[in-house]
Amino acid sequence: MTIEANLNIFAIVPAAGTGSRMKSNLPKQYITINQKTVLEHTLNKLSYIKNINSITVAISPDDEFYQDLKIENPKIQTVYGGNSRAISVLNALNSLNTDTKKKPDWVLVHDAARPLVCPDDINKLINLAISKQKGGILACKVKDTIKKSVGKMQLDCVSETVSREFLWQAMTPQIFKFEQLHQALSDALTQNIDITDEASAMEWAGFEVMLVAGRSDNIKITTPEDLQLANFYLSQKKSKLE
Ligand SMILES: Nc1ccn([C@@H]2O[C@H](COP(=O)(O)OP(=O)(O)OP(=O)(O)O)[C@@H](O)[C@H]2O)c(=O)n1
Ligand SMILES: C[C@](O)(CO)[C@H](O)COP(=O)(O)O
Repeated sequence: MTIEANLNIFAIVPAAGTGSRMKSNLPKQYITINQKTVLEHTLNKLSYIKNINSITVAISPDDEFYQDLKIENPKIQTVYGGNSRAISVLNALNSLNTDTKKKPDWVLVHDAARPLVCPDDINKLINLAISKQKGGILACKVKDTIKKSVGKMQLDCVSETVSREFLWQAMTPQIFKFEQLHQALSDALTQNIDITDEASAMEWAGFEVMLVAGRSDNIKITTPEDLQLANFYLSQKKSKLE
């Protein structure tokens, strides 16, 4: 299905985190794997998506690394993020909410920390959102047995095994109509609702959110072992491209 040529899809890339769980002296989005930083890999993937007219990267006000990247794509701009991923995304949405230029019809939010995303999955998500006129997220069905813990501080134990029948792991990108997401996220944060992804703000606001099956190797680089896995996957994909 071809998307209307004049459709305005803008991407937001939250990249203002500190990567504390990575236990690195570099914010994880600036760690180099396969000759590029994690953020550059992610931006390259988004640059393959022809229907994305603009990419806004939310960076920390204290960021001293972004300026050294070789970003040549004129579609890419930066905005200052905030103290949470949700605030970083809201700051980016606010920067797009101006009268001086055409506002986006749709906004697609993708974590800087997910460099392995498959462009075909992004296009699948976009095509479904446009054809169904409904927001959605890339996600993958839970494959393992899920245990709920008792919550002990030391040597926690199982309290129950949870049915995985209807459980999915949310990933990104997450795509929504710009005005709806802007309003929902702003209202949710004003009411101190705990928002860890854009979908949770939209769910809270009463919108249905599509679950679109994506590749499970679209991992979020979070802890050190994720880097080795990402390196492996990127080297595999690179060899396929050559
Ligand atoms: N205040 C924040 C926090 C996170 N992020 C971004 O949101 C994405 C996913 O968040 P997460 O994996 O939690 O990153 P960090 O918050 O950096 O990691 P940690 O929780 O380990 O500190 C990352 O690309 C991160 O840069 C952001 O833009 N602004
Ligand atoms: C948005 C997200 O990638 C969905 O899985 C994830 O929630 C972001 O990571 P965080 O640790 O929750 O900030």
